[in-house]
Amino acid sequence: MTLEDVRQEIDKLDDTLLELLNQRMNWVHKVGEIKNKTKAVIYRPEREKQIIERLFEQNKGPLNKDAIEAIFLEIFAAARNIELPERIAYLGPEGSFTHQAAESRFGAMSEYVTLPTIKAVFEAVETERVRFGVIPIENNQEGIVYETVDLLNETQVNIAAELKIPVHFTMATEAENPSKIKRIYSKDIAFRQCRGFLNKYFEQTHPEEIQVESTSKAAKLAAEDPEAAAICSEIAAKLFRLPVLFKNIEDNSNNRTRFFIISKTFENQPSGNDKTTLVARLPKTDESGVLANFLMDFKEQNINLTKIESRPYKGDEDFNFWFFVELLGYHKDEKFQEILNKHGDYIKVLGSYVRNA
Ligand SMILES: O=C(O)C(=O)C[C@]1(C(=O)O)C=C[C@@H](O)C=C1
Repeated sequence: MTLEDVRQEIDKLDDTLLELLNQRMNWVHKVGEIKNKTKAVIYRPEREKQIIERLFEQNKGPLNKDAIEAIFLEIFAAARNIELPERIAYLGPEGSFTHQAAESRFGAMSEYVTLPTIKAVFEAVETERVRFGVIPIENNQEGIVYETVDLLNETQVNIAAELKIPVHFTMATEAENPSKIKRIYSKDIAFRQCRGFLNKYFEQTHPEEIQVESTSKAAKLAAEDPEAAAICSEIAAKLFRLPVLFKNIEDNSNNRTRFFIISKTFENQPSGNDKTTLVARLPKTDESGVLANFLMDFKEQNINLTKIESRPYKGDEDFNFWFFVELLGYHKDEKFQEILNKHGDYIKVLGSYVRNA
């Protein structure tokens, strides 16, 4: 078989794939009509997860799980846009890791609004300027993002989904090799997380390290200066057409950030593998054991707590705290209802969503 022959076979399959995808979209359009009539929610992460899991089970390769997931997430994003075009706000700037996270879930067809602060994303969601907002909640090396935690307590939004993406840094530059680099732009965290790489490659030349507010600003500045490099995301390098000299330069390749997709009113159906996030404003009292008793009730119900963070009440004179709590399970599970029966007055459930490993 010649290359031409093989390509002809591929072309035929692509025609079939396109035909099948359009057939799928016709069904999706019908789902959209039904949902519009009943005012049902378009985005159903638990249904998407179920479809992907089913496909994993019957997959015989050579496509691997990551590839199947990436392809189908793009199909779902396109499908949701056929049902109803969605506007999504994310913490910018363009080319940030949050942008990358948003695109991984909402695809290339959605309309994006880039906002400068986490607070602005919450406001856009609360006022329903956008249907969904994407914001970081924690990084497994740097810890929790307190601004997000506090805004979840202060505003009226729900968590629709969580997603975790690997944080890989690249060194992008017009320079041909490291010896030609006189300046490196990046964000404080990125410099910190790539220290091993910087020590190894720039031990002799010691380029100036210039801190800027975002890694995409770093990419923009480096694109204007042939003697400069940026430590940035791949998406930022692509955005400013800056060649990538080194990939995955972070010291710890397990670096991952977890994001929340928030929405004004949102309720998932149970998926069988869910996580619930809540805020607990326990009564302010001097009595001992208020927190211990609260936690014991979860233990008694066999509920696995995965996170508890204490946060101060802003403006309080005393040292009083509220708690940000995450647990395994769905909020309508019987055992969680037992907790609500007892502590419901001071618990605000922010959402139950598919647990994303
Ligand atoms: O099943 C639905 O509820 C749909 O809207 C269809 C569909 C899909 O493409 O399969 C699209 C969007 C939802 O997030 C889940 C699934």
